[in-house]
Amino acid sequence: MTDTAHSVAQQLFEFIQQSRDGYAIYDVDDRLCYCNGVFKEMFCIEGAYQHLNFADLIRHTYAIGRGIRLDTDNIEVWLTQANAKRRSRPFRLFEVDMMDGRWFLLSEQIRQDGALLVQAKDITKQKVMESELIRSVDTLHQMALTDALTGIANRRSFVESVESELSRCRRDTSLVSQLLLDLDHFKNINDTYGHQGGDAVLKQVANTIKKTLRQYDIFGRIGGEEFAVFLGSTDAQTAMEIAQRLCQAVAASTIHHGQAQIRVTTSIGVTTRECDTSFEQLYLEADDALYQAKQAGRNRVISYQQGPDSGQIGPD
Ligand SMILES: Nc1nc2c(ncn2[C@@H]2O[C@H](COP(=O)(O)OP(=O)(O)OP(=O)(O)O)[C@@H](O)[C@H]2O)c(=O)[nH]1
Repeated sequence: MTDTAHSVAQQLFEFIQQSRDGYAIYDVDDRLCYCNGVFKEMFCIEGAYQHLNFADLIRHTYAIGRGIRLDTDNIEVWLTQANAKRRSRPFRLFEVDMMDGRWFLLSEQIRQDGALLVQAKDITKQKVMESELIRSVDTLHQMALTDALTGIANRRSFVESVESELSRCRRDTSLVSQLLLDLDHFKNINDTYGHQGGDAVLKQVANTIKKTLRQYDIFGRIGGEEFAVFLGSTDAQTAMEIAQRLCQAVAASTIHHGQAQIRVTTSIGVTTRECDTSFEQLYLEADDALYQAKQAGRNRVISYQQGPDSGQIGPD
């Protein structure tokens, strides 16, 4: 070795000894020839380590329960799987996490004579940022699908859920129903109790409807004071019964807002079709029936009928 090479080797050695990353060299028989302090920590090595092999290190770390996380009930099975990957390629990169919460990116590089260099880079900060980013994306996604006032599905989410349910059941012959609910004279409520009073009513009505529905019914706020319910595998008679129950539940509830006790009613349009329909079709028909319900005096349920004879159920 030239003097320069010797000096560089010496400097590299000192850098590696003090590094925050882990370094280790294994011989061709997978025995540990060298490792620095961080690597020792990763595998809980105390004292002499020369000639310990990879499997010994893993069994020791597993027994102690510190150092790198080994999520297994059977360390021998884990070792068999790890050994199948180890030395399978000249260069390999993978992530490991530690029992103390740190993360390392490990690289394994094999020299022609079989010596293996392991480098472990501390990536804890990046992993923390990554999981915060995933959480933020999840939250944003949730916010994009939720109506901020009532906490139920917004229009976009409701339409997506209905469309996915329709494509799931397209080949069935089952019937589906959709209800469209619009609060009656809601403008008067805002005018009388203020916008906050109106908001309190919307929240409570959403709660009342939610409590009255089955868990798998799809429910959303699709406009200002307009709500929609999609009922999978539900025939016209059952849909009318459910709509009637909702109509009565809304009319029966009292909303307490400050000193005020507010009562509200809702009109409901109902339609029932075979599954090979579209959201647009269901919406148009339910909206038509809802218009009929408003025209007929409100606080009632009307089912969509093609032609002039609409099926109607009154409030009582
Ligand atoms: N407080 C509150 N009011 C809203 C919200 N979104 C829409 N509105 C109000 O809801 C009212 C709807 O009024 P209209 O469409 O005239 O209907 P209506 O008074 O309910 O009368 P009918 O539907 O014919 O029975 C409007 O005054 C809107 O400003 C909201 O998020 N909060």
